[in-house]
Amino acid sequence: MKRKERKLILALDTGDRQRVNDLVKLLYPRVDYFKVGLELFTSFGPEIVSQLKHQGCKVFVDLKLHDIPNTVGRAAVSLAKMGVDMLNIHLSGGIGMSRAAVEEVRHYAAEQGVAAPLIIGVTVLTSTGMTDYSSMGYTDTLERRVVRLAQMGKEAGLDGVVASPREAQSIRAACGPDFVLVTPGIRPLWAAKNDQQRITTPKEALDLGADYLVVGRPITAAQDPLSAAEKILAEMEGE
Ligand SMILES: O=c1ccn([C@@H]2O[C@H](COP(=O)(O)O)[C@@H](O)[C@H]2O)c(=O)[nH]1
Repeated sequence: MKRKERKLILALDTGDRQRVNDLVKLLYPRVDYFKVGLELFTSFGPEIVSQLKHQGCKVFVDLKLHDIPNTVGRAAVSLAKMGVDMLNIHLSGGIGMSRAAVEEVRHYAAEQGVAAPLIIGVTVLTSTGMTDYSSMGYTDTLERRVVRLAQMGKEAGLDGVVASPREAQSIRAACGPDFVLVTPGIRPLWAAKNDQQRITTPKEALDLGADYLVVGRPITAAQDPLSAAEKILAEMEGE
């Protein structure tokens, strides 16, 4: 069952190809999901996705698509054509935009006879704290907004959402056991917080019901990335 996979996703936030190669060589297959975000994708484009796929990695392309429905639907299909395993859209684009991504990607996958990638909606960025959130003029609490966006995503047919593990229980209660929860904002006790605001440790994230834990700098900025990844995996495995 999707929810039980509880996987670690490594965020490859760099524009340095050699660094990507070194990290993958060091960490695959101990880590099998790799995230290509804005910096890496804008540096190397689809080629980096095909490289990672050829190396056997599962790939999450984190571009947080946000535009009119037609544009997002077509961009999402372009990602599906690259063979990505997971892609995302930004839920603040609304239900029409979210539906377009879901319908276009699933139509493409059915036509090609291939598995559709997981399509995930971003709720409120984990770097958003209360001050930042209030300054955006929202009247609802941050948690209620996250849950509301998640429910809208579910209604649009998304597989799950990106949120802080702190909101995982409320999303789970509202969206059910099979809705996939992808959680950045993961900080082991020994790691720096950096620009993340709504954080938990890996163990807390799993206890709260997260399925996929997205971790970047605690591993990639560590002096020994393999040992950092092993410590996080051990925490996830309950050792
Ligand atoms: O709400 C969000 C959505 C995406 N991210 C991405 O996750 C990683 C986190 O990296 P760290 O170095 O562990 O902070 C990064 O690629 C973000 O773009 C997020 O943090 N929060």
